[in-house]
Amino acid sequence: MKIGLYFGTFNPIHIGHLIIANHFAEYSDLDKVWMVLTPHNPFKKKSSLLDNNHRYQLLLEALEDYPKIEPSTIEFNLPQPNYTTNTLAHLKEKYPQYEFSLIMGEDNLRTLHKWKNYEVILENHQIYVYPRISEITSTNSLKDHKNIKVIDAPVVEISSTFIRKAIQEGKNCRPLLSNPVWDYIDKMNFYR
Ligand SMILES: Nc1ncnc2c1ncn2[C@@H]1O[C@H](COP(=O)(O)OP(=O)(O)OP(=O)(O)O)[C@@H](O)[C@H]1O
Ligand SMILES: O=C(O)c1ccc[n+]([C@@H]2O[C@H](COP(=O)([O-])O)[C@@H](O)[C@H]2O)c1
Repeated sequence: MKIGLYFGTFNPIHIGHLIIANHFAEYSDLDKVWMVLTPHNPFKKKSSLLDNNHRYQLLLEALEDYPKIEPSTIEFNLPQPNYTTNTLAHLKEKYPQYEFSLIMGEDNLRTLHKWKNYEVILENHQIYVYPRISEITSTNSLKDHKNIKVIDAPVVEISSTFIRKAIQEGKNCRPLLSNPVWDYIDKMNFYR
């Protein structure tokens, strides 16, 4: 079985994430997409981060009607900050029968050379890269690596940062989140 790992902080999960995960679940050779919730990205500060369990609850709410996409808590019990190379080693040991690939936006590919053991990741896993809009136009040498597969996917440029700010300012951002996600955030008074 071929699993696509879509890693993220998901603070909160929004329709941009869902559109990508669903695109790969439906239009690629992946059998399943696992959305791996990262407690602590090594490149990000932990402030303004909602508790892991609440972010996970939002993933569960969002993915209820997507049988090919599963939320994963695999990083919850691994050392923090979460280096992807450690998570991949752990997954390989736990699920030797599965083939794991990564799904990432072009923006993340641009900083991949700064990730811990990025050469090992690239040698052992296919990376499916989808387009993002960016002001940075520099060419990306890793794009030519044999394990990088550039895939055309819909571009929806919204971010969790934008959503958190909108909620804090009392703006209506319902269209950017799936209904149960918005209802849970609203009920719990998150990000206000
Ligand atoms: N609108 C989007 N379309 C496609 N991919 C996205 C979008 N927003 C984020 N991603 C990607 O999804 C993964 C997880 O995203 P992440 O949780 O960092 O969301 P974010 O919206 O970028 O969050 P933040 O604004 O808090 O940094 C990352 O690989 C990120 O590049
Ligand atoms: O392993 C690394 O060195 C590394 C460096 C930066 C980011 N990552 C991972 O990239 C994923 C995307 O994170 P984010 O916060 O942009 O959603 C998340 O799982 C991080 O742990 C991993």
